[in-house]
Amino acid sequence: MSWRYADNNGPAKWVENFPIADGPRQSPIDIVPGEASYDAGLKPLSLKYDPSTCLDILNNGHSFQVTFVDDGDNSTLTNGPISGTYRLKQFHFHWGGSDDRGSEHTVAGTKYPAELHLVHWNTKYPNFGDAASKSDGLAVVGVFLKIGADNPNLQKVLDAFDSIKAKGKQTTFPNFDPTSLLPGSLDYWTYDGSLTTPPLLESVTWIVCKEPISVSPAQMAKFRSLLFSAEGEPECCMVDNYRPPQPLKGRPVRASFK
Ligand SMILES: N/C(=N\S(N)(=O)=O)N1CCCC1
Ligand SMILES: [Zn+2]
Repeated sequence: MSWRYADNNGPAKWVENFPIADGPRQSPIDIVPGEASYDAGLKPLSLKYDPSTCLDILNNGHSFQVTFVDDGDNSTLTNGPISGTYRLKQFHFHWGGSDDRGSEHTVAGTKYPAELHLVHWNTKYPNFGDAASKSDGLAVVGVFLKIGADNPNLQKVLDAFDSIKAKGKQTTFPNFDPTSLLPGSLDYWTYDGSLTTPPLLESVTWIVCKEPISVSPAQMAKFRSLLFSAEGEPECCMVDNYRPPQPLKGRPVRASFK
């Protein structure tokens, strides 16, 4: 099924092929800090990434992703709101056609120009695909990007874009440390949600960092130079690849900070 982000195949249409789109724990959501409840029982996040597990960078036609070797516990997420060990599988971003939009989660209605997702799977299951179908199978760390100073760590990722401009293009991307993309504070909000793209599976413990990282306007322009389209197809800029906030349906949102 060729879902996209355009009017004829975008988020409002996904329910036709993925009825879970109207489910009880869909993502993203609008996070309202005043309505989140501080939970003193929430542990700090433990993110331990090994740059040598970084493999390649791919334009998958919806976003670009940096994929990791996940056959061992080299790059893991532990503690925070989760129990057990979750392995890093990939990270990717969502962004807008202009700086006033692009993030999937919003904070009291505020949209950021982009949002980073670090996707992890629960090692109590044999692999990512299996975990993705379980209610406690995945944990995604979300980090907002805010317009400001040039981000030299992010630039290392953007420098690979010339090799993956079109859908389906992939290139090696060795020795990148995703820790370099995390904000100084790992204070977070957490809630039970879903994948934000089809198949929209309700298997994600969301962990959204309160503090954004910076991105410059020129770097945002670089994101927008990627294409949704494959080589030989009419060029379609990869922009606005975000799902808007979904109904909370009574779910609690907890804060790890006061
Ligand atoms: N939608 C997704 N991640 S996200 N946007 O919910 O973090 N994915 C689809 C397959 C692998 C990850
Ligand atoms: Zn995502």
